[in-house]
Amino acid sequence: MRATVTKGSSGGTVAAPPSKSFTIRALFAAALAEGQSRVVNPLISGDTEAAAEILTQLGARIERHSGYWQISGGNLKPSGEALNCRQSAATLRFLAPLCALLEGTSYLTFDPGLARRPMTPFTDIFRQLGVCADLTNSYVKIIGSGGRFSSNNISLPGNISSQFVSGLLLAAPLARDGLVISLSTPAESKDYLRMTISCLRHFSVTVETDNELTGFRIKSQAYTPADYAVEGDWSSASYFLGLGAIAGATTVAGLNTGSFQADRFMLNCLRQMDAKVLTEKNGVSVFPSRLKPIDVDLNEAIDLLPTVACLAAVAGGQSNLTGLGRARLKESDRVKAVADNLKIMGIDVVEGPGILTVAGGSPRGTVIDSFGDHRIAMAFAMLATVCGDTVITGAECVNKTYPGFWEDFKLAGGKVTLSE
Ligand SMILES: O=C(O)C1=C[C@@H](OP(=O)(O)O)[C@@H](O)[C@H](O)C1
Ligand SMILES: C=C(OP(=O)(O)O)C(=O)O
Repeated sequence: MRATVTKGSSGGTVAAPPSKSFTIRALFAAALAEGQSRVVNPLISGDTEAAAEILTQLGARIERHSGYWQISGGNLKPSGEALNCRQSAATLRFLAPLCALLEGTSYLTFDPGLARRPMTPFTDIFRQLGVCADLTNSYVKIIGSGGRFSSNNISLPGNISSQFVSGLLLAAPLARDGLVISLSTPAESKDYLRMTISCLRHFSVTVETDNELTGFRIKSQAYTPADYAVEGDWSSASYFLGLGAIAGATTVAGLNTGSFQADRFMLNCLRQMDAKVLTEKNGVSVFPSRLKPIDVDLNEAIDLLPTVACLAAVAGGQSNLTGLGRARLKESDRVKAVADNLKIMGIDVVEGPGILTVAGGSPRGTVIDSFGDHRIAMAFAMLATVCGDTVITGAECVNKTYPGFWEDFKLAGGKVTLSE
């Protein structure tokens, strides 16, 4: 599908979609809690549908009601069917340690795009746990031990993806002797780990750690059923907050400004770029502003790279974005995808292993390759409201986390035509 965006946006109000990351965490926790839980305001997208389908295959019962999903959890068992994670790395990385705990064999499958993303930590994780596993580029076969690990001490790197750590935190309560997790390199994406810990706490699971998240101790314990209300997604909101700064005044409703979500950092970036931002009880409003360039380390809010880089393309000077190493390990190499597309728009960009410098200017409309990455498509749709006449290829990729994006783009005053 192609999205053709023309210049201008009158602005408007959109409701932030529910958080993808919190929805997936809540689904796993509810499925692991024996009894009845509800996930209120769940995100319905490719990633969360993958998680829901897999948890159902493992024995959770998910009844979909208006505004919430009723989940009957507990007593999960391996499924003889392939557990398809589709494109969701969070689902894969949360599921693998869980399957290592179930008694029996599980087959985890995934789309080719996910196969290209880091899998190596699994090999070492399973070796340390004494779990037999077979990793290939099309499936992961895990022979689960029923909660009996040969060791309950495990060490893993914190700088490949926090999702590997989050997956172990979610599974640890089911381990017969719990788990002690240490990190061979410091944790990155700490807010995502805080999201995991806060979700576990909501389901009565206690994680012992320190302020710097240098290590974790989780005793064997039971999840208890709970009702979990999913808050608005700051990553998805970032495109409309940015739209407000460069096109037309835009309000995003349903955001928790005290959220654990890493990408609430978008407020810091907007303020550093001198955007006019108003935070109110019912949402955040951003108004057209003359943006200043930004020097910012995005290591702890890695999904904001496309949004911030596109804003930097229209700022009055050179911006320096650092801490980008893990951005190369997402649905696309986002550093390269952003750099290639901005260059085609006539913006001077220099990319390094973990950095991107962007010389603000007057980007021109062109054909943008989304590289099948939802965040590339959404960020360049935002930018296209300034340069106009821009075609974004593979525009359906937004369905991974934000199926309603193009409708909300119109609600926010954007002008877009979708075509095959
Ligand atoms: O735990 C999660 O839900 C996520 C963690 C992040 O990955 P990193 O571990 O690379 O920060 C982020 O990119 C991803 O969209 C969601
Ligand atoms: C990288 C992302 O998600 P995941 O890692 O769960 O595939 C994302 O949402 O940008």
